[in-house]
Amino acid sequence: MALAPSLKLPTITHIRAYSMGGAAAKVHGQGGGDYHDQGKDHWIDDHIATPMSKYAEYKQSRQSFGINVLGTLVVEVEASDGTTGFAISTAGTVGCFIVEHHLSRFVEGKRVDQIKLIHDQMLNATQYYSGGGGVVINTISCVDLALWDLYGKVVKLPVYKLLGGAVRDEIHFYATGARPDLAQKMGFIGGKMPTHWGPADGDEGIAKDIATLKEMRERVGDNFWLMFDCWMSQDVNYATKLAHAAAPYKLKWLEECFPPQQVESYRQLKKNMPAGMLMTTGEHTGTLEGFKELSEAGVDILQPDVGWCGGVTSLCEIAAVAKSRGQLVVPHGSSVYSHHAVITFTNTPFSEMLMTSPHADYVRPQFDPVLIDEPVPHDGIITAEELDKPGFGVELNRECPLERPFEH
Ligand SMILES: C[C@H](O)[C@H](O)CC(=O)C(=O)O
Ligand SMILES: [Mg+2]
Repeated sequence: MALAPSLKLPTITHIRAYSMGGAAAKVHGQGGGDYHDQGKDHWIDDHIATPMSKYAEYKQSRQSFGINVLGTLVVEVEASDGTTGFAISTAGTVGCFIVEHHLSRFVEGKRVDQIKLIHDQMLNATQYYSGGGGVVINTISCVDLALWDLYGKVVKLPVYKLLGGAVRDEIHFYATGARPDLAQKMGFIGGKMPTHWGPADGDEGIAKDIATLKEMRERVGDNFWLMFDCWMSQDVNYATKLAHAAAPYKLKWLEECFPPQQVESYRQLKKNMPAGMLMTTGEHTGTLEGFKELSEAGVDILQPDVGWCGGVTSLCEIAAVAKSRGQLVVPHGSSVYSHHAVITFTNTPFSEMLMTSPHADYVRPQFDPVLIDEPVPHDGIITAEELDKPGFGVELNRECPLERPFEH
């Protein structure tokens, strides 16, 4: 595939993988690409319902069962003209091994624009151990994002322009955190709260989460969106009862009630839900086929995490699956990596801001402290102009304690 001399693009000479935090570093609480790896007294680790909540010893804290063991993965790619690109995700040392010892062969030596070819080779070459998701796909996502960043930096264009350009001038955000009432004051269009109780708590659990919803509804008034995020903690019966109990308080959507493989549960819940309430999920799904199944089951909003679903290359495909059924795609968090993609999607009318401030009382960049210049919403909005920098428009904060555990 030779290019005309005027279109000659550099090749990728090096790929390097770094980790920060996670169990291997024995230092926790730094945030970064692993946004669950926060310090003590953080809303994100305060008795949130999970599939582990049935075990009393793992009920109070998600860190107690190891939600933060992976840590941050940073992938850096360098081109023959000296330009570098990078990205971060959640995969830590495990991801570093996969990048350096396996995926590097598909990256080094290719031209900087051969992203789809590299993406396909990474997916197919890891089929025998990826299980269609998890940390392997997180790692592939990170490489994909680093490649888009490099390509944008080489041709001096923002990633969103490489993807076809913005379809709107600004992105409007809802906030995920413990304090929708404060999110409203900060200009967000809605607030998504974690559920703190699940099937092991029975009807009493439902009553407690509904009491929080009621209190928030009283604080924010009728028109502000309120949502529940259930982080795979429920069964169909419990989710159905919760949905009906939440309807009088105008719950906009019920999110991720079940693990991603339980497609039949989603299909059933969709039938059981009160009219007008939306069913959403997808952040822990790692394959296009998985998203197709969720879409077929009637999920109203697909929520891939661009750092966990195969990168921007996969996210565009998932958005097309959703679009084919008139569904929305509203990525899970993912900050700047999501912004550049969703501003080009006609079926993403709003986006998520994951509140990583300990008490959800101010806007802190999701991946703080690893990215320099990570854009955050002001009055609940990020404009296209704010994304007008080459690549993803962010730089790596090299003052972070990054380690390179494997070199190839
Ligand atoms: C709050 C949720 O439990 C989780 O930490 C984040 C999430 O699932 C979301 O933002 O969506
Ligand atoms: Mg969620």
